[in-house]
Amino acid sequence: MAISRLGRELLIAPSILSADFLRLGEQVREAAEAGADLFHLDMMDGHFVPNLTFGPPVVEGLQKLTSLPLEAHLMVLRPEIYLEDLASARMHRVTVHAEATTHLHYVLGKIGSLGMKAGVAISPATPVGMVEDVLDMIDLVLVMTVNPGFGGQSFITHSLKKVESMRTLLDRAGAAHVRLEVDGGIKAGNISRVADCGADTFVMGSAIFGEKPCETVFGEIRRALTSER
Ligand SMILES: O=C(CO)[C@@H](O)[C@H](O)COP(=O)(O)O
Repeated sequence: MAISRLGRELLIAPSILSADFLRLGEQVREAAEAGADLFHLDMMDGHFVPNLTFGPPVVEGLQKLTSLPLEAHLMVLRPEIYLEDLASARMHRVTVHAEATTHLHYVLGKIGSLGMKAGVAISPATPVGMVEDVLDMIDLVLVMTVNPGFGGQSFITHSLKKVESMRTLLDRAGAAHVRLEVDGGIKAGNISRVADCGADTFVMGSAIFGEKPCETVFGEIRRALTSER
């Protein structure tokens, strides 16, 4: 998208969870041409969240469709068991939920040792401080703005305060290398408010792969983020 605001480069990460899987190749190409910066892959195991999606073989297929970076958002218990396969599938970044492992430091170390970037996600009821002691091991924190598990949910309004608190935590820690990503219920109509709270990376599923053509949605996002406030 190449948009910067408040001195931050803003990135849009379409979540393929909301894509039509029968037209996945076409939809990924459309989103890339419209201005996607990376693709967000929601992997769910039916245990950490009550939904099942896909695993590393789908990533291998996606690598043939786009040269944009792919990030995995693991909504799974025991994330460590999938890491070798994700590294073989050339995943750029793997984000694990702080709530899904009892040994976050170990899992992040393993992601790094396999040559991938690491991120930490926190669900709506998890405090921002969960990431404080691992900032030097990660390049992204993901503040969930819905409860994880499904696309198409409504943005939890309290998340605005939480994004602000996470921005404050990152700035105080001098963690300029860590992106602040938000995920869940992000639309052209609220993206500007969330950006003002300090988010710089926006996962969008149903908004991008909904009824409107991708190009139209990206135009709306661009206008929302560049309009005078
Ligand atoms: O991680 C998730 C859901 O658990 C998200 O990535 C959703 O897929 C976002 O979808 P929308 O809320 O944008 O429709």
